[in-house]
Amino acid sequence: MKLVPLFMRSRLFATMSALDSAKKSAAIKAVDLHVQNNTVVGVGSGSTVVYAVERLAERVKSEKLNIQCIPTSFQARQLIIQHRLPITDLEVNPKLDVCIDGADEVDCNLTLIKGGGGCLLQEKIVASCSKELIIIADYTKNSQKLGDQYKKGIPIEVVPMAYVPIKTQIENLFGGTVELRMAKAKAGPVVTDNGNFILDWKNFQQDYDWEDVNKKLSLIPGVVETGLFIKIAKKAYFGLADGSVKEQV
Ligand SMILES: O=C[C@H](O)[C@H](O)[C@H](O)COP(=O)(O)O
Repeated sequence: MKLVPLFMRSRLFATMSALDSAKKSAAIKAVDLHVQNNTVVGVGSGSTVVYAVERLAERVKSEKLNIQCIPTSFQARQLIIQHRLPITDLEVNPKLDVCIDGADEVDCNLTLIKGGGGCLLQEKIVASCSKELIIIADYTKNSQKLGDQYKKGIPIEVVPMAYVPIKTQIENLFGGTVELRMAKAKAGPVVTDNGNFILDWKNFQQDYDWEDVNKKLSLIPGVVETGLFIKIAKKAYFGLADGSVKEQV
């Protein structure tokens, strides 16, 4: 094992904990302001949402809140179950009051890149059924233009048999490079909760009309959903390094 010098370890730890506390303060603010008694809440996916679920559980216990939670992924479902929160689904509750979710990047128009953790499809479905989508994130996710901060590309969920023609079509239509996302602890590609593959579209131009791009991407046969969330989010809370929370509408 490679040894990390002590001074680097403490710097690494300091950076990680600053980000975590930024995620936590954004999550607490969103849950406190957007969840009341009898709220049906969509639970997003990723590392920031963990703090939102913790806060939901605290409030359910201390305020005896009656809420219903709809997960957006296997991870979200597990979090809800672990915290003993009431779980439901779109069959029983097709209309939600609010969905609280993270994002990989948020631009100045509240256009989002989502799907860094591969959960974009169910996230977009649940968000589309919610009166409001509230984004929680740390300060590194806040940017002017998509691609300023997030360099891993725009995730696109595709039917496995079509990944090569879809990759070629996107590169021909829009340029950039499209990569099949490979798994880290499994041989082969990442397989989503829905049994699909993820393509990451990297090195794209930044001055696109994202609504137009999203429509064109969605029309390619085999594209199941894109990680572009346009005109869906109502508000974003960014936890800052100084402990405060910035709001963007
Ligand atoms: O697929 C993952 C989701 O879209 C997440 O909401 C997104 O990746 C942000 O996750 P995190 O809160 O871990 O940065």
